[in-house]
This record gives sequence, C-alpha cells and structure tokens, in this order.
Amino acid sequence: MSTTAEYVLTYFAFRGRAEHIRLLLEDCKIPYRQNIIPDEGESWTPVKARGLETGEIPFGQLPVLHEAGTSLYLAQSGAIARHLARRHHKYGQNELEASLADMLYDTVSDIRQVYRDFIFDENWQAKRESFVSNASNRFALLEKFMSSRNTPYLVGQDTTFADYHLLEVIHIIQRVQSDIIRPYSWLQSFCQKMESRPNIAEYLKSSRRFEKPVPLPHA
Ligand SMILES: N[C@@H](CCC(=O)N[C@@H](CS)C(=O)NCC(=O)O)C(=O)O
Repeated sequence: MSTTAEYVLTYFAFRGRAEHIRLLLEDCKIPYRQNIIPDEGESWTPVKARGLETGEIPFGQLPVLHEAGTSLYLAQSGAIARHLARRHHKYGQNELEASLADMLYDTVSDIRQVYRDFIFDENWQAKRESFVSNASNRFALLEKFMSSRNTPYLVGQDTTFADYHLLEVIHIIQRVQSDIIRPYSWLQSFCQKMESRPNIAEYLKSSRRFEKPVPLPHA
C-alpha cells in the first residue's frame, strides 16, 4: 500500500460492507489508507458524533471514502464502489455493460442480505438449513444467467465493481457451507479466476485482510 494515499477508507476491524471496496482498491492497485475503527461500541460512539458534526461521516454510518485533497466524504458502500468503478474503469465498456453491472451488483446485494438476516437472527442455528437452501437457489439462478452469457467475469472479459461484491459474498457464505458453489461450474471458475488475480491473491494472504466478515462468533 502506498504511503501517499489517494483515498482514505474508514470502516471497522472486519470485512463487512467494506470488503468488496477493499478488493477493488487492492486489485486495481489504487493507493489507499485504511482508517480502522476498532469496534462498533466504545471507540465508535465519539467518532460517529464527531463525524456527524463535521460532515466527515455524513449519515453516521460506515464505510466512508474520503478523497485526499477534496471535501468529498462519500458514504454508502454501493455509491463508493460505483464511484471507484467510474474513476478506475471498472464500470464496463459501454452503457449496456454498466447497466448489467448495476443489475448484477444489486442481485449480489440481495444474496448478501439473506446472509445478514441469517447470521443476525437469534435463532440462526435453527435456520441454517433454510438459509443454505435459499442461498443455493439464488446462486443457481446466477449460474443459469451466467452460463447463457459465458463470459469469464459477470459482465465481460474484465472485472467490474460487481465482481468484487460477488467474490466476497461467495466467501462469506462458504464459511457457513463450504461446498455451496460445488454444483455451479461458472461460479467455481469465476472464483478461481478472481482468487488467482495476482493482486487479489496477494491481498487475501496479507495481514491487511480481516478474517471475520462481522464480529459474531458464528460468522
Ligand atoms: N447502506 C449502508 C449501510 C451502512 C451500515 O449499516 N453500516 C454499519 C456497519 S456495517 C454501521 O455503520 N453501523 C454503526 C451505526 O449505525 O452506528 C451501506 O451500504 O454503506
């Protein structure tokens, strides 16, 4: 990571909603600095209050991306991913590809939401089977869509911001069910391609990568 950071990404000490942004930054070798808030409790409360006051955390939630040398403090993980994608050529080659990237990003967000609902459910143990079945059905639909398109990445020959989101969502769901994408050959080959991109492979092994998706013992 460069010391002359172009971007500062503020988030907590876990993967959460920042991870696909980190993956994009890392894959594109975009200089950035992480401003890590140790937890969502004691250390966060004063940071949030100050961030709301100064406008540096505009809606009191993280992640926030700050562009060095500007007054831009961008909240909302989807807006941040799209902003970086526009700036760094990860939004497809034309309007049609951009729209496909949007659709697929939102489709992946829906799968992530199913995962979130499951892990934050106090009866998560009882709901494990139905979660796995729901997630697998959603992956099956994505597999069918992608098999008919037959591109190496979601939109085409190169990655878009949607691909980093999908990789992370597969990774977090594999922690619940390690063979979740075994029936799906496109998804398997996608994962292999993403994980073997040199900058991603290096990042996944690095100390910059947080192990936990969220700070829950079962996640
Ligand atoms: N829609 C927002 C949701 C952001 C969000 O829920 N952030 C959580 C962490 S994942 C947060 O900041 N929680 C602390 C709080 O709300 O005080 C996004 O995608 O960025």
